[in-house]
Amino acid sequence: MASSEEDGTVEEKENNNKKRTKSALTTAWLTFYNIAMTAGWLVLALAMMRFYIKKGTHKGLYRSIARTLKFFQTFALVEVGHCAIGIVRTSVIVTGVQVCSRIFMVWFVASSIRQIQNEESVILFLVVWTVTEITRYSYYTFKLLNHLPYFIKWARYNFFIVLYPLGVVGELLSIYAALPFVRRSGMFSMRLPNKYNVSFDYYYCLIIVMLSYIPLFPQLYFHMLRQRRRVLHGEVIVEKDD
Ligand SMILES: CCCCCCCCCCCCC/C=C/C(=O)SCCNC(=O)CCNC(=O)[C@H](O)C(C)(C)COP(=O)(O)OP(=O)(O)OC[C@H]1O[C@@H](n2cnc3c(N)ncnc32)[C@H](O)[C@@H]1OP(=O)(O)O
Repeated sequence: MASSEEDGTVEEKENNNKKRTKSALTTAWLTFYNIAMTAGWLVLALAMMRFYIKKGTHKGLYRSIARTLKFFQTFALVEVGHCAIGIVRTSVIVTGVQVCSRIFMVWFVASSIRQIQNEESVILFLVVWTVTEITRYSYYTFKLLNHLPYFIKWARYNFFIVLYPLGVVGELLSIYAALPFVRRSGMFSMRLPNKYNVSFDYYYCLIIVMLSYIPLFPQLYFHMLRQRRRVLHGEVIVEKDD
């Protein structure tokens, strides 16, 4: 009897130790990830400012930062993994839509269609994303370090009210500007007849992506408004997709 109780205690201790090690490892990884992402977006902000100050125009700016942008925006896919394995309390769907739509914008619109890279709308979403991500990742970092300045918390849950719609306007105008070039070049499209007997038109795909903002964006925006009420006003919110 006594020995089984002792075994139980040893087992409990081992389990607790394992849990503690796991949670320390998780915190260490998340802290590293968030610091790396804050630094990445700060580098982008500095590169954009330097370019503009030196050249006095936004023309050529996208090209000059494209590689860094592609790297850090694609690295954000890791966040979908964080939600999927449950190390952050966020919906996989919300994060998935947010991250995938950004990656789509970077790889399949802004980087693939050179003719739109100098559009003001591209600069608009770039600036908006940069401000958002510096605020968001520094919020997570300071929170993990238990030293969260109120200003960062306030900025995380207020800036998006204006920045989110602005970012969407920039993205939609950029896709719209790309449409004539896509139609003319037939890029990423497959016309019949072909050996696979499949037809795909990237032009219509882009129109569908634009239309999908109508049902999806309000859901993301209202999700953030709920998060805002929870974090800034302490409301208890029950998320449906949780
Ligand atoms: C394939 C083609 C697809 C095309 C589809 C097209 C349709 C697209 C439609 C929509 C388009 C959107 C376009 C986007 C534009 C822009 O981004 S514009 C710029 C403005 N953007 C924003 O302000 C983004 C705001 N949105 C978000 O931040 C996202 O909803 C989010 C990234 C998914 C974050 O939401 P969520 O995680 O739920 O909120 P938080 O409050 O930040 O976090 C909840 C808790 O989780 C913890 N946490 C999350 N991530 C981390 C992390 N990396 N590290 C540590 N901790 C993390 C966080 O601390 C919270 O914890 P608790 O407070 O303890 O609960």
